[in-house]
Amino acid sequence: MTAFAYYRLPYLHHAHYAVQHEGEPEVLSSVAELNGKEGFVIAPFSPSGDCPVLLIHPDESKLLPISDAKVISTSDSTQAENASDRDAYAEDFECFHQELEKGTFRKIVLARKATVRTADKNFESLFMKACRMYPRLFVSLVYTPQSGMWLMATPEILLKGEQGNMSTMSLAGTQKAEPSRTVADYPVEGVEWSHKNQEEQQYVTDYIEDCIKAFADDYQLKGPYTTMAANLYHLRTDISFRLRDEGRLGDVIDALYPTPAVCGIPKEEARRFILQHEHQPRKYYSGFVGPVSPQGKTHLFVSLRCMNILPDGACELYAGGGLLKESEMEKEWKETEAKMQTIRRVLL
Ligand SMILES: C=C(O[C@@H]1C=C(C(=O)O)C=C[C@H]1O)C(=O)O
Repeated sequence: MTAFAYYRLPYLHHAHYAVQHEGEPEVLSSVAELNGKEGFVIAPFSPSGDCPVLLIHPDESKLLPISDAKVISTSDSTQAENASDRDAYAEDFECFHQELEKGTFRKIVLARKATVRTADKNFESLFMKACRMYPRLFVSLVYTPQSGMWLMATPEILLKGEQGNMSTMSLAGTQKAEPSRTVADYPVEGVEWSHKNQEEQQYVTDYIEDCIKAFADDYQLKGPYTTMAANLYHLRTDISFRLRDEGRLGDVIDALYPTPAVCGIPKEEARRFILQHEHQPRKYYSGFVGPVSPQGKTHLFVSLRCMNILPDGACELYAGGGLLKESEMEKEWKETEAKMQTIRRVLL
């Protein structure tokens, strides 16, 4: 199969389909190598020989209309809990939590994986279904021979903008939304947040501010406010800035990613710890995807609420959550369940 990407930006009624017939996607050994480059990128949580940064250079692209968004039932699918998944998570939680108690990390994100099967081989229709279900999220289906196939419906912008006018967001803190709330209730008022959730999100905002200062003369913050992503509420702050040098887009992304919304503080130590200790490799989960262009439009999103669809029909769903010293295992497990629902529902 040739490399391709379907993607639909939030709120739009059309999707893009971009395919590279000639040659293979470009392999980059680091995110900084994106400086000056253009294409559709899929980057892993941590670049390696097995999971490199890949840049698709489309030689065919088209727009696909999406029929009007229908709000599909937001009832939860009850998935039989897999006892070994839970045991693995509980072990990881213990191991991560010890480091928080010791003070090695102020925050660290623990993720897990669940496997479900699909008999559906019509991937374009799965993508379209996800677009209709989640009109406000970034929906993408990406395939390259090296990354395999990934489908996501993510709320989190890593970096977007045009000609140096850029923005990003700090997104963290999670609560299940009231089932009666719908897309029409946007923006969301009246949601109370615990101190822990506020602190978790503030860490992300502070971190992003620090990164941006090195690349921009000034920046603006808006928030935090409550946003809704599928069946969840999150706290969100928008950060916009003017990039001093558009040729350094790769460096900005490299500085930002992975933010403490998916990694931890301090960043490199947390990343190493996650790579060493999480039960399953994250691969492209919690990396980022999207079109990138130094002069044109960049729309990069964090690869969350996603699954890796394997050739035999197994779908590997990923979800994680930020841990602080105060975190409790049962609550965090439930949060990962709730986050997995976003992509799991697309298969129902
Ligand atoms: C890590 C995930 O989500 C991130 C973590 C959040 C949290 O810890 O509250 C909230 C939103 C995302 O930034 C995920 O969906 O897997």
